[in-house]
Amino acid sequence: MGRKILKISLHDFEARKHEVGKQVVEACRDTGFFLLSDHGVPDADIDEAFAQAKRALDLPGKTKKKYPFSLDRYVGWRGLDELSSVTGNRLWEQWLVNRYGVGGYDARENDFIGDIWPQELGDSYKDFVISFQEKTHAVLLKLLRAIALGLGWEEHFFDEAFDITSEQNPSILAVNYYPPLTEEEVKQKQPPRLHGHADMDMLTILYQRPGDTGLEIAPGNDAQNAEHLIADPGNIWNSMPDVHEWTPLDPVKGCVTVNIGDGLARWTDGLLKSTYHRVRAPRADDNRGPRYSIPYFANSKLDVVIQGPNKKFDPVTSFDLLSKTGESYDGKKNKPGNEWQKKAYLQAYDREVAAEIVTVA
Ligand SMILES: O=C(O)CCC(=O)C(=O)O
Ligand SMILES: [Fe+2]
Repeated sequence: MGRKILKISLHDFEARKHEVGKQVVEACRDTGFFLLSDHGVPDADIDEAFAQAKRALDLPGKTKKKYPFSLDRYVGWRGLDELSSVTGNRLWEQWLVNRYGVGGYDARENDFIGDIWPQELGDSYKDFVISFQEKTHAVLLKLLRAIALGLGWEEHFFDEAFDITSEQNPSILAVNYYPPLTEEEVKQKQPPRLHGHADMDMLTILYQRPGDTGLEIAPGNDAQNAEHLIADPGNIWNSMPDVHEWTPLDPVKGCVTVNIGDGLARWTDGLLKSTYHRVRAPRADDNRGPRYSIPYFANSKLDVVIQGPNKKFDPVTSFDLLSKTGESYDGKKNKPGNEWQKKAYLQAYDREVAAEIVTVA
């Protein structure tokens, strides 16, 4: 028997919200990941989002360099070379496309900045991204209401903290790109395309395309010592978990993948799980072509203080959580070949346990 992954439907949400809440909280207490159907984002929009992602990433490197990632504003592009200083290899490119609104919000300067949109792609790109982010945010707000109800909290507990129109809103729409591998490369042992990690946000809504296999999760004791990542967000160096078993979680047509990040794990005293995951390299029977994924990293407003009712973890603001983890990944401590990288990449091909998708009515 495989590891149970729940497939939860949002149909008739208003009438079914209590039931959905129980299902979502059950999934988040168990694996921290679930599949979501009937989420309301039209297929055509999702196809368009992947098309726009490809347009952006197909821009020449010198154009993309004009919109660089910076830790201060937490948006922008990081190419294979830029990210190799984080990961130690060149298998992953990421564009943190937009927080919300006209520009990105610079938390330190307390100001909006307006140069995050590649002019080369025209207004249609910006307009589409913003509308896609709004539609995805609507899914998020339903999920947060479901979670609040499932926890026995007030239904609208999270609403204010996730106000997308606030200057303090740091929810980010991003695109991941993993370049194709040659047949020869696939035959050799390859490190993961995306290193093992837990998301540092509150909750992630992940769009993937059916056939783009590779996402693997290590819930519960499958990743040992993973709880340090949550308690000490600036300390990924010393707290890389040991994984002895991975569960593949392949994209399912009509579904988005949802997972809890470190923030909601803290906010619920560890009841909801922020699960360690990665994208393994393709094997001979996988699609070895380019792989794109579109995560919406949902975060509460930067100034909101997060602490659970039982005060299991120290209070932190969303800003602290993001900046400490971000600095830890990107900081000077992160030299290629360090222990963190070795561990994240040596776990190349491990034992796998199959996922058993369970559709809940
Ligand atoms: O590309 C994927 O399927 C997973 C991406 C991911 O885990 C992330 O962006 O945090
Ligand atoms: Fe992730």
